[in-house]
Amino acid sequence: MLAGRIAAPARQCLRAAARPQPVFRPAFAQMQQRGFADEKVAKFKGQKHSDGKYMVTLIEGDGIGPEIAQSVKDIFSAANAPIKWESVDVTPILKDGKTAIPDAAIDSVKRNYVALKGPLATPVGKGHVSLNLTLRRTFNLFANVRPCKSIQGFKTPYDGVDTVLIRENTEGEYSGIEHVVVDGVVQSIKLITKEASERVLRFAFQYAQEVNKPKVRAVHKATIMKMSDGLFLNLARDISKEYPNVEFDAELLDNACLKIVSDPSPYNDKVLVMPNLYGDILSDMCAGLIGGLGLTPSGNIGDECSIFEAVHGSAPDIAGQGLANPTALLLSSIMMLQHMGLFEHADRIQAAIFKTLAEGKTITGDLGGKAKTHEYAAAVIKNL
Ligand SMILES: NC(=O)C1=CN([C@@H]2O[C@H](COP(=O)(O)OP(=O)(O)OC[C@H]3O[C@@H](n4cnc5c(N)ncnc54)[C@H](O)[C@@H]3O)[C@@H](O)[C@H]2O)C=CC1
Ligand SMILES: O=C(O)CCC(=O)C(=O)O
Ligand SMILES: [Mg+2]
Repeated sequence: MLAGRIAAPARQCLRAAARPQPVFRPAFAQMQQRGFADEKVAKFKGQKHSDGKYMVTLIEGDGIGPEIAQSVKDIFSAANAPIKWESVDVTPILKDGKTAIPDAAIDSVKRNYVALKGPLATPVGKGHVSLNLTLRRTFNLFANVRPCKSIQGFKTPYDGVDTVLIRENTEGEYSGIEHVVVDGVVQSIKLITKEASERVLRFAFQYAQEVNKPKVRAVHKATIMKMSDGLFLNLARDISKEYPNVEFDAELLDNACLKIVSDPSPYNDKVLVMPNLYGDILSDMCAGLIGGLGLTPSGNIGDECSIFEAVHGSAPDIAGQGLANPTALLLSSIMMLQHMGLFEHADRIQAAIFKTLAEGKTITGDLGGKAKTHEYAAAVIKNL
């Protein structure tokens, strides 16, 4: 009865809020709030083909990427998830002297609106620029949502962790503007703009409302970076006034790190929002609270398309040995299904993942188990 009286967008929000973890705000709900045309919102949720399936771009990635991507493909296929994968190669090309993603990959993401991505390795020092950052910039994926929640049955020193971190994803310390001033003196520019900051801050406040965590905390270092982080913080204060139902406060990055590892529980009711580098570091740190990088998903959200990926990298130390834990990429694919509004499939696969982890019989080495990647995936399939 109640559902009949609630408009479709609001219904979708309510449904999303009632979902089990990982918390993910379907970005289309926000697009509706912001007045995007229905046609654009519908496209943003993915392209449904005449056979009822959605085409999703798949970038398997480097290192452990192909192994964990195989687990996702196997589990989705066993669960009859209505997804057809369009695999693309993102081996970088040089375009006008700059690293670029091949056109075929770009066209695929543009066509499908939704992508799942394995980790991409970045050479240290010289070599191509990060393809991860290039993808985020190419598609203007301005918000990186990184939820982190304790896994039931997997004991760590911290119980009940449930943090959500939103990272500005297109500029800041990762603008990639660096040059040699004179021999032995190098300058790297941290670029903070009003436009990109406001965009991610509004996203964080809306996200906080939608996932029922009515507090936003900006994490910054405006004591030192007075102008750049100062701008971010001042904009956060200004924008907080647009959201009177969401409490706002701010915390210095170093203190936030100390407090989270001492006791993460006060962070459970908040959404943390911060410039790029801080979000990169803090999200690995949060992963450490719940059992490591094998467990934490993320979503890169833009206004035109979205790319879902694990927080972790290509793990070269274990690549090719069947040792990787595919859970992080799997949970990223669950975020993707939620984003696409495919809640029933998301719930079913997610329940099987959590059951397998809670049973603890067939888990990978990073969680203290002995299972190979494909054996864990087979156990998830059994639990579907
Ligand atoms: N978004 C992306 O694609 C990212 C890419 N990278 C790239 O990945 C490469 C390697 O970076 P690292 O610093 O070694 O970080 P990493 O995240 O690849 O690995 C850190 C540690 O976590 C372990 N680990 C990571 N994922 C795991 C999984 N699914 N299952 C079990 N253990 C896992 C690794 O074995 C390693 O001991 C670099 O080239 C880096 O640039 C790093 C982070 C994110
Ligand atoms: O692009 C890279 O090499 C690293 C990116 C990263 O660490 C992240 O997205 O968390
Ligand atoms: Mg990182």
